[in-house]
Amino acid sequence: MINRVPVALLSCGSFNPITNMHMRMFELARDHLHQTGLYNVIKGIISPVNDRYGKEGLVAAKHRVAMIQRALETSDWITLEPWESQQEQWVETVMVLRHHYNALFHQCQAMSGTSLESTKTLKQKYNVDSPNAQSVVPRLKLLCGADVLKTFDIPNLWKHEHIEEIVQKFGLVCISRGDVDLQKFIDESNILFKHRRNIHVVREWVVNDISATHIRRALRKGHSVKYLLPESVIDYIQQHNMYTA
Ligand SMILES: Nc1ncnc2c1ncn2[C@@H]1O[C@H](COP(=O)(O)OP(=O)(O)OP(=O)(O)O)[C@@H](O)[C@H]1O
Ligand SMILES: O=C(O)c1ccc[n+]([C@@H]2O[C@H](COP(=O)([O-])O)[C@@H](O)[C@H]2O)c1
Repeated sequence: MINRVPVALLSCGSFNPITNMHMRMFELARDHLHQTGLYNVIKGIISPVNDRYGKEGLVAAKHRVAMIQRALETSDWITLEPWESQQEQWVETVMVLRHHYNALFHQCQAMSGTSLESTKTLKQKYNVDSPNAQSVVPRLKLLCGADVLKTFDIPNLWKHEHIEEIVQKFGLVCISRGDVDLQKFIDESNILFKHRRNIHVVREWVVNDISATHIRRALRKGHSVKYLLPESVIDYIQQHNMYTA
């Protein structure tokens, strides 16, 4: 029997506000990875961006965090990690991945009660008989939509070595969005093509154009956003009179 590799998925973004699509992304990714027969997705992590990211119209992290908390009340495997939003400055995505990978590593260590070196014991405890010690600690993969992958191309936005670290060390799960031809984009990028085996392209199989931009626009116009966001998030937005003007 092949032991599946445990995987945690990390999604970074504004979540301004969190939409049903943000949660659906995790479901699509988990389905896809399970169907490969190689992975077992054990955890989803949502990391809202720091206020200092400075994107126009970004509401304060305390509100975005509160909305995510409410949205995740119905999930038993996706969690909120506010660490990124609590830092003094905006944090590059690679730093967020490193931080959460270290946290996962130490959680595993604490659960098994072993030192970092004792991977043998870890393997026994987790019932993983792969010779690869890495398979004991969950892999952490970045989960994003096609629009984020496309930004890898924007000059001076992402550092080349960060893109390399993301696709080489961590791995990427990318959900189709709009008319972006993900496969073509990967084929035409030297770095993405080189690490293509570490990039999972997941196709959203219904036409799904939910975006936080559309939600904010609808709210500004006083249109209903029911069923596009969890009820609890809509209540929060109304209580705090957000996204109006
Ligand atoms: N409809 C969608 N299809 C695929 N990925 C999505 C979709 N909506 C959001 N995402 C992904 O969710 C993550 C967080 O995105 P973000 O918070 O920026 O949402 P957004 O809807 O793109 O926001 P905005 O419209 O404000 O730019 C990103 O990786 C983004 O690509
Ligand atoms: O790490 C980087 O260099 C980097 C460069 C540009 C964007 N990001 C991240 O990508 C995400 C983009 O979110 P958004 O809402 O602008 O689509 C957000 O989490 C940013 O921190 C990260």
